[in-house]
Amino acid sequence: MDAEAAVVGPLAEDLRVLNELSVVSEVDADAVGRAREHLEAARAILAEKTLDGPYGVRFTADGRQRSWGNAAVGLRNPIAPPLEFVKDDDGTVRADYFLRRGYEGPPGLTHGGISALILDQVLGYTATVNGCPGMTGTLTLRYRNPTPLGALHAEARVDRIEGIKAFVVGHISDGETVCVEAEGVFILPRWARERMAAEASAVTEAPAQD
Ligand SMILES: CCCCCCCCCCCC(=O)SCCNC(=O)CCNC(=O)[C@H](O)C(C)(C)COP(=O)(O)OP(=O)(O)OC[C@H]1O[C@@H](n2cnc3c(N)ncnc32)[C@H](O)[C@@H]1OP(=O)(O)O
Repeated sequence: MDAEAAVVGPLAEDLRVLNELSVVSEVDADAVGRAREHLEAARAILAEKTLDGPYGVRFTADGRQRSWGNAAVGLRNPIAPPLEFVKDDDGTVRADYFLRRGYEGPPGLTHGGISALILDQVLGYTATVNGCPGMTGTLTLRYRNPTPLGALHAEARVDRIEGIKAFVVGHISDGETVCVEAEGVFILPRWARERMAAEASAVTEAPAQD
């Protein structure tokens, strides 16, 4: 982990713990008030200097991509569980992750929208690392069994690629039972296609160099 990640990663992790405590803490009103005074002090410090817009995608000096603001994988984002992906030799992508009690939907279970967030990211990343990056055009989910909170597993593989479209399938399980199945169509957007075509034609038209 680089030096900046070592500073901001633990901040996001602290905030994930606070998010859960906001849901489950049973301290009295005075204690809540005291906690909020500390949080206000922290807010004021962190607000001293901020970006003007979203975090976006940034790159390290050696070219590694940082999506630290991303709501599913962002190192800096307390909303992200976060997910960390492993790619197998056959192109399958896997992620073991842990959902705290702040991700509850039905009582004691994972919110269905959170499962959608996770599958969108896992399937989209799978398309990207298998050579067909794209935006989610369609994401279809089948909630087969209730998804618990806690330790979960997601995985995805490319079913097929048709030109600019990747068809990706995946699921979430609790280690034994498949809870949610997903199919996604990921499409290289028109603006990206046009940019790539313009860059290719600029290379073709450039005068030869000695
Ligand atoms: C660089 C990338 C970064 C890659 C970044 C990787 C991150 C992945 C993880 C995060 C994923 C997200 O959350 S992405 C955020 C959620 N998704 C979005 O916001 C996407 C919003 N929608 C769009 O931007 C657009 O509608 C697109 C890109 C989906 C399609 O626009 P387009 O590129 O102009 O499409 P168009 O030329 O008309 O059609 C191209 C082909 O796709 C088909 N098609 C068009 N829309 C759809 C659709 N919704 N579902 C299925 N198929 C569709 C058409 O029939 C056509 O098929 P044919 O006639 O050629 O057969």
